[in-house]
Amino acid sequence: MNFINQVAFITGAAQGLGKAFTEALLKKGARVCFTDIQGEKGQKVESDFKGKYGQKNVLFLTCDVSSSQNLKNCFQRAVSTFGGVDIMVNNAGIVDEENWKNVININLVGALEGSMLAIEHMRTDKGGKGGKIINIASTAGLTGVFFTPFYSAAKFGLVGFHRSWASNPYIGQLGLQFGCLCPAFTDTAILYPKSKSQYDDDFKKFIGQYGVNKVETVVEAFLMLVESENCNQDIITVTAQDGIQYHYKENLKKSNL
Ligand SMILES: NC(=O)C1=CN([C@@H]2O[C@H](COP(=O)(O)OP(=O)(O)OC[C@H]3O[C@@H](n4cnc5c(N)ncnc54)[C@H](O)[C@@H]3O)[C@@H](O)[C@H]2O)C=CC1
Ligand SMILES: CC/C=C\CC(=O)/C=C/C=C\C=C\C=C\[C@@H](O)[C@@H](O)C/C=C\CCC(=O)O
Repeated sequence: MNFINQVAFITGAAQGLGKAFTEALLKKGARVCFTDIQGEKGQKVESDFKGKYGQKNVLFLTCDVSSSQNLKNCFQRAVSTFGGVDIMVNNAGIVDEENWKNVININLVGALEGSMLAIEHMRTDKGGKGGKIINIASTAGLTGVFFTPFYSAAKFGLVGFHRSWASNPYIGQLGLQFGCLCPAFTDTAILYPKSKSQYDDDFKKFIGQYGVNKVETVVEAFLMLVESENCNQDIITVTAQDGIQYHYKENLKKSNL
């Protein structure tokens, strides 16, 4: 599938998974507004991507998802530049258990605000063209993680939001699809937080035991969601042990939701 005429908006994308998602969509012909709180780094990536994928197909904006106004302004700028947004990817995230309210504000509130901007813009009953809202959660949003409880709480919240919207019986009439990506540990900078906790050795053991995903595998899973004709209610997990696994609505029903 190619994404000609499709526009994506991606948060937290100057590096790591967000950058890789941006490039994967650009390669397939989408126009992409990628954003990040790290302005300088994002601008360098923008200049590289413009060279590779065309000046008119790429836009970088400095954006802090924990500021409602900043996120709203950036989203509107993407709409005015590209004529609309069809795929919203709430990807920005941090690990910082000491400053846990930042974790909630960025990983949960930022993703919910991004989702709400996209819902209001895309919903067909309000004049939108429909679209996909992809939330980047984590397996930490499906199972407790003793060394990062706040991170896990934020990701559980995001999975709950995804499942709630995805199970809305009127979702088809709104033209919206909700997909959720839940990778386990993946080889990016987030695995090396600046401060260490008392659980650092446990964390290393954990990683040693379960392994670490390659970024390419997580990108493959991401593309399965965005390329699907209808990804609504899909949750995809990616683990080093079991690879990419789909969890359809039938599986959600089994958990009595
Ligand atoms: N790498 C991993 O092991 C896993 C990562 N994830 C999730 O994937 C997403 C991407 O993370 P990675 O690429 O792995 O890490 P990363 O640390 O390489 O990238 C995170 C990006 O988010 C940006 N960011 C941080 N605070 C921000 C803010 N307030 N506003 C806007 N951007 C902000 C950072 O500048 C950075 O570019 C995160 O939501 C993370 O929780 C999920 C499961 C596993
Ligand atoms: C089953 C869990 C699957 C995925 C987890 C995930 O989504 C991403 C985790 C990313 C990083 C985890 C880093 C853990 C680092 C260790 O050194 C811990 O001991 C550190 C704990 C807290 C960080 C200290 C802080 O920043 O306050």
